[in-house]
Amino acid sequence: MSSESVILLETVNFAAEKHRNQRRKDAEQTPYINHPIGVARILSHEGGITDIEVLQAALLHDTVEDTDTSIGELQAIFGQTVARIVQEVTDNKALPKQERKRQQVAHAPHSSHQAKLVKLADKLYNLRDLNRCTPTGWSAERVQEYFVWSAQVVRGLRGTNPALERHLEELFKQRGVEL
Ligand SMILES: Nc1nc2c(ncn2[C@@H]2O[C@H](COP(=O)(O)OP(=O)(O)O)[C@@H](OP(=O)(O)OP(=O)(O)O)[C@H]2O)c(=O)[nH]1
Ligand SMILES: [Mn+2]
Repeated sequence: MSSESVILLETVNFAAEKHRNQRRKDAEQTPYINHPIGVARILSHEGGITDIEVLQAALLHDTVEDTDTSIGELQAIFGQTVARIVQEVTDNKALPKQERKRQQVAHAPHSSHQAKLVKLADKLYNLRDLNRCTPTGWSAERVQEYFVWSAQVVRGLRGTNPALERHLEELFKQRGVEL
């Protein structure tokens, strides 16, 4: 087996252990790990991305935000580049939600190419997931607001990956949201 396959298995196993007790917000309570795996898979399968550090960062992208994982832990195990990409896509949970959302829009254009790729795939996965089913307790208005806000973030990520941006543009168009 190639060394890159070994590295990816180590990474997905780490993410699975960290997200072990978490579920998505859908009625079926899908295991949370389906999301990071799906984000990495979008990058590889649809985005044509072969940069292993980007694929690792995709697998790990919600570990610091949503589990007890620290950036230092990621750096020690997976190296500086992977840790830096995850850091770039991690919201500051100490801030109120509205401010976090505002900062994602503001920071998107200034992030690295690698972080922009992960953010594009994260948004693409989540918007597809919203089309698949509505999270428990979400109104139609809240779903639409997520599309509108995501478009503001994606605007700052353009010029990064044509395939992913085409898919996102189509989803926004279906909702009548201007990109
Ligand atoms: N569409 C969808 N999203 C779900 C589901 N379960 C969990 N999520 C997560 O919820 C987040 C979006 O919900 P919000 O209410 O906007 O954010 P919050 O989790 O911070 O409260 C996303 O976090 P994120 O990946 O960190 O992205 P971001 O939106 O914070 O950038 C997404 O991954 C689900 O069943 N469907
Ligand atoms: Mn995510």
